[in-house]
Amino acid sequence: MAGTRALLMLENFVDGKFLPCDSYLDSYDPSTGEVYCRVPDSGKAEVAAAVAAARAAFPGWSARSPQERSQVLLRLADLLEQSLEEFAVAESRDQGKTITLARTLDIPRSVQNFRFFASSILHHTSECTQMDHAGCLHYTVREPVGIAGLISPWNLPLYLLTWKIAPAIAAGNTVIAKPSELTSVTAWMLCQLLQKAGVPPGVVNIVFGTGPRVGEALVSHPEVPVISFTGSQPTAERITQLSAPHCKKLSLELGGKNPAIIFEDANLEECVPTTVRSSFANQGEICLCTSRIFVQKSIYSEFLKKFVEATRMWKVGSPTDPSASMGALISKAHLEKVRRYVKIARAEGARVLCGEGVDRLSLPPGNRAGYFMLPTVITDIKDESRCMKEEIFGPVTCVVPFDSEEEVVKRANSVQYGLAATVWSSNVGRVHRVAKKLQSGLVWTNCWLIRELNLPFGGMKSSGVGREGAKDSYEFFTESKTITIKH
Ligand SMILES: NC(=O)c1ccc[n+]([C@@H]2O[C@H](COP(=O)([O-])OP(=O)(O)OC[C@H]3O[C@@H](n4cnc5c(N)ncnc54)[C@H](O)[C@@H]3O)[C@@H](O)[C@H]2O)c1
Ligand SMILES: N/C(=C\C=C\C=O)C(=O)O
Repeated sequence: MAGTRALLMLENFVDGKFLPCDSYLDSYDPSTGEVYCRVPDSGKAEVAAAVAAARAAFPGWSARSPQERSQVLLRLADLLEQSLEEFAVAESRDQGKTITLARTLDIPRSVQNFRFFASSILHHTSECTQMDHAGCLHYTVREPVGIAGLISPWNLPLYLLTWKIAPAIAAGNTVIAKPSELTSVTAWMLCQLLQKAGVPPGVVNIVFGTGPRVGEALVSHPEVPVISFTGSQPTAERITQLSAPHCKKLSLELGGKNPAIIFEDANLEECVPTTVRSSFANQGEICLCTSRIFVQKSIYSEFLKKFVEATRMWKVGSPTDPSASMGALISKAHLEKVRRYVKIARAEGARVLCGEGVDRLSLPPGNRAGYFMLPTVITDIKDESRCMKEEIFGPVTCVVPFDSEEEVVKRANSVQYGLAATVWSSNVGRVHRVAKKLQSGLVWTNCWLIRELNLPFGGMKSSGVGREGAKDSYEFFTESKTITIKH
């Protein structure tokens, strides 16, 4: 129940205007378990209105020069940066993450997304070849695709939404974005900045609501030729089915079951704290989080001891507590799902070394109905176990020993996913060799989550289709045309 405090009421943003909706969904504060906000439960009608607005805005926006569009993106970045604290507080409340993380990662990166694509759009070149024997010159031009549908998840709400909006509009498209119904607030706050930044009405439209209703209406709409999706593999399958009759262009950024491979010559001083962070940052709710840690046998006991000690130092607490490293998980249902995985591991004979069911969670009274869980380390677990195969997307990581380089590469590659891996060794030859053999779109060696936005981001196998980044996002959000001039 809502209690006595007024609820935050969100509205769709279409054609530069905030519009109420016929029905609304409750949105929970994960750190208290209370409803604090109501989100439009949009459907086909709202998508149709957004398509009409995006269609009308397209000719004007796509005709602007990249320099003009770049200026608008830069103003948006500045406005967002000026409101950084307000956005960080809102993101933390809506998602459950700590304010510290929202303040240092989510919102700064959202600002950077606009600045980065404002700059990169100015530097693309096209191809040209000559065919002297035929008296011909050939060259390519790139044009925006049209209306882009952008669907994003709840774990890094504004970070991942702006990672799509910025390249799409920089390239001259108009967009209809659908954030996760669980975390809609910062997207709605962003709408308030669009007009101030000079984004013309209809260029960015945001429709809120659930996947099956508004998400499917967007994906199925014949006038939306391009869909950029970040989320889970089952949803990607559904989106692929719905897009197929229209031959839509699809970008799919999906889940992971990311290995960390720790060799005996790793610098444990750096490896242990970074692997704790790569396992549990954002409550383990990052598609790039480590969830299978392979440690070479000779250092296995030493690593395990240090890793468990360092994990126990991670404080779970109110997202507003500056000393907390982890906040609340996104929802009650998700918390239950993550806990179930720990139960399954136990039933399969694995050992839980710390966290769920072993240590006591201590929370302030106001947070006791929130969706909290301790960071949990599991060992003595088989590679075939569900916790070693399936994406848990929570604060649970498994540690297992290995003998040889060849063996660990094979085991690391033995899952359906291929998103991100980390490799820890001071042998540079080994680092290159192993990185090359891993079936993974991203390999971080002796570090984690250092992002270079110019370069391709994305996964192999069930972790996705396509890549995002300066060149990749530009190519995705534009169509190429080859022109031949006979002279
Ligand atoms: N590879 C990446 O960059 C990346 C980044 C973040 C999250 N993820 C993945 O996302 C998943 C967690 O996010 P989630 O639970 O929000 O995923 P999800 O697939 O349930 O939802 C993602 C988005 O899709 C929408 N959606 C759901 N069903 C839909 C449908 N039938 N048609 C259209 N849209 C629909 C949701 O409303 C939401 O906006 C994890 O698997 C995680 O690994 C991947
Ligand atoms: N897309 C990116 C990160 C995705 C994280 C998933 O949870 C990025 O850093 O660009």
